[in-house]
Amino acid sequence: MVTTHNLGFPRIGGQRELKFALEDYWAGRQTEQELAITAADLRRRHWQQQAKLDFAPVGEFSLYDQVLDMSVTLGNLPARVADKEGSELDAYFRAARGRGANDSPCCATAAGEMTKWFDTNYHYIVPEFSADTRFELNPERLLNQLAEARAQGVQAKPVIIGPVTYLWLGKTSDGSNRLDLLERLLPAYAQLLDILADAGADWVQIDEPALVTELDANWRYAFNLAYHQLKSNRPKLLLASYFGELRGNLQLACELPVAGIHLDAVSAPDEVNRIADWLPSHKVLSLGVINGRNIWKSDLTKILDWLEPVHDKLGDRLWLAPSCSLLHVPVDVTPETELDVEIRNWLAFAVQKLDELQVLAQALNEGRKAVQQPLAANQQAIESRRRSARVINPAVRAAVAEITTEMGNRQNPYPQRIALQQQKLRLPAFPTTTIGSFPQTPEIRQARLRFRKGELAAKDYLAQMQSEIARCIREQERLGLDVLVHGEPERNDMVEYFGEQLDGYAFTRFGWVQSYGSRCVKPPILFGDIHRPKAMTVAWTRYAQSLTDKPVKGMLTGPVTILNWSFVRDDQPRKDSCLQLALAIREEVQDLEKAGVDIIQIDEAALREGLPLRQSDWDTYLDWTINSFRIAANGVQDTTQIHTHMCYSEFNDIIKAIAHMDADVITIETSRSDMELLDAFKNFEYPNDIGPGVYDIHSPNVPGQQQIIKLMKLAAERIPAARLWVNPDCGLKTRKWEEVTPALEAMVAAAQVLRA
Ligand SMILES: Nc1nc2c(c(=O)[nH]1)N[C@@H](CNc1ccc(C(=O)N[C@@H](CCC(=O)N[C@@H](CCC(=O)N[C@@H](CCC(=O)O)C(=O)O)C(=O)O)C(=O)O)cc1)CN2
Ligand code: MET
Ligand SMILES: [Zn+2]
Repeated sequence: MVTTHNLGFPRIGGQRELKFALEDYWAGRQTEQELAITAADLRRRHWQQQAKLDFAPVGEFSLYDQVLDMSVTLGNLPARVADKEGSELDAYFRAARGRGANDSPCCATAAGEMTKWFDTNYHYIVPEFSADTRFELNPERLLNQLAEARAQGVQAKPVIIGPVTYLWLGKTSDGSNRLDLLERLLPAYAQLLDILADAGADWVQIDEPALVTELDANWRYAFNLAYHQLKSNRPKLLLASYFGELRGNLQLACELPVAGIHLDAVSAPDEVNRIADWLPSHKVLSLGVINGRNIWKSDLTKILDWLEPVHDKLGDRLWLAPSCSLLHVPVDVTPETELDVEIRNWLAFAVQKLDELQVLAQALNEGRKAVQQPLAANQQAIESRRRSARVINPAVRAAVAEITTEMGNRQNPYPQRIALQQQKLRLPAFPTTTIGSFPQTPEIRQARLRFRKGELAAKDYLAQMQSEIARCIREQERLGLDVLVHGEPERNDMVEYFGEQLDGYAFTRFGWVQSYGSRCVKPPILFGDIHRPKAMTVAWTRYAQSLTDKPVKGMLTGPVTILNWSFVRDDQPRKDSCLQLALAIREEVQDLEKAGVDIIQIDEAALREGLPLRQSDWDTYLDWTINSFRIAANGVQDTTQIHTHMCYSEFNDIIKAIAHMDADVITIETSRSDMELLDAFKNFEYPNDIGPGVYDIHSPNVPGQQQIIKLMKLAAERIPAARLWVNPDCGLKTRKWEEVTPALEAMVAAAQVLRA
């Protein structure tokens, strides 16, 4: 018999129950106990939804982040967090979110750094290490969830992050080598495994996705050391890799002394047979056959065609699962009653993916006949999508075929352009600006919800958004900012907003996916060729410009970011979809220019996270993504100033590719790392204008004027002052006006001091 299991289930809740409970708790509207009840209810429901599996994951449920949970389990919260008063839960959220000096004068705490989980749009809290780090096991959370699951009759398989990946994910602050901590870390893991076995766990899933990255000899050695030391038959270890191919680590993974390994067969189809042949005969092989990163129904017949021979070879040693945790897909497609029925029939969210798994297992166990009906229905859906006339748009294909290199080039190089732009714009030295969004207040979101439900008329919605834009413009004028923005009140999200207006996209009502903590996104679904039926942003920008004499930046999301934050097609390469998006954005850029908008920002916040996990694949990716950006951005006159924005600090290694985008101005995140990012410029001088972020918008803390001046002076050591802009790290949509106003006051005042 084939064994079915799941690596992880989305925890935010189909109606985002966890999000609302968390936000109520943080605001003091809910007690710790009420929050705990919501969490337990969600776990119970999720286990019920996984009841048909042979093993359900346990312990991957998290109130904020699974990596932070692992830090707690290992007793590795930063001292600045752990040393303060309050409950354990308070310390946990302090580590996650920080604490402002305003709301708790005694206990101001910097939040842990957040960074992207591999190549996904999920953010984790980076473990902090130093040479003195000590680990101390704290298994309570995991044991409680295990007991809870077992009491509900769940076949529980605890999930933990493996020791090597745990170190790999973290950062040392003192220049020490985090791998040196491995020997100190392993006893905590050994103890944890013992305790889990005693608590009744036969199997433990130990996640080591670092195995799909390029590992040098030290990291490879660490894998050997770790698993030889943890070697145990009680509990049995299922070592899980996902998000990519094992390549050079394949043999290493196969030879580690564990009871089984999980391979992401969706990203590594070519490795399935090699592993099936290589793997010692006492080990199980779990194949991730259902895509955990997208929302398409799987072609079950096609999977069975290659899976049956593998099953013949492995017999009972074969396990089946989704490719990775289902954290990255929405919960359930059934409530999506507003979706076009044809398209809805092409989709599978978490619950449907587990149904697919069940069908596959039954087909292997009892023969395809036993599942004739669901297989036929699946086949019909796959065919309907393949043949649908809505997917292909010949005009779009023709336009893409006609793209030329010139379309990606500006008329003249940056030095000439910037002089012309300066004549027109007459900006002061150290010009100040913001990244686009202003606070998305509950009133704005409420209005949008009522508009969507038909409770608010279109003209009233328009009026309310315009009054919000007017407020943003007034406030920016009062603050004395130099380049204004309209504030993006009309956007639910910087990607979804464009998806909703482009042909070739579908969008959901409840398709929420956790981005970090309580924050979610609803990635639009790219199913067909992309076409822009009409201008998407021009009227809003025009309205904003009509209210002020200062320049207002047009605000767009770039093709790479729209692509990376959408659920994408699996019937054509991402590169092709990206070019289609680039053409749509190019038309929008040109429409803005025609409407008299002199400055246009094209955000590429997701360019870096989409980088392949292995450096050897980077060049190919950077080629097509940068090319797409250039097609989108560069069809303008020299006098039009193109900005781009990126919000991550690790771009030292791709700085040349970023320079090749040839934006006149780039604004980037830097403040959390104290301008560490500018190290990129030691060996390579960034050639155009740059605005290194001086206000960490992810924290409620308000920066002081002196701190901003200090950061700008650091920047000026690396970049000629004439090319520097002063701006926050990112958009202000998650902040409150009470935080934003004083922060921007400090920023503008700092710029005035710098000019003097
Ligand atoms: N796609 C994407 N990925 C990204 C980012 C991004 O901006 N977009 N930024 C980084 C991550 N940062 C993020 C920052 C903020 C939020 C965020 O605030 N999300 C909102 C949802 C935003 C949204 O789409 N809101 C909709 C829906 C509003 C809503 O929930 N309405 C309620 C009722 C209204 C209410 O009372 O709030 C309902 O429908 O039930 C809108 O404004 O229209 C949230 O979780 O709260 C998400 C990610 C990286 N990845
Ligand atoms: N223009 C966008 C904003 O300010 C850029 C955000 S990047 C995640 O919200
Ligand atoms: Zn940003």
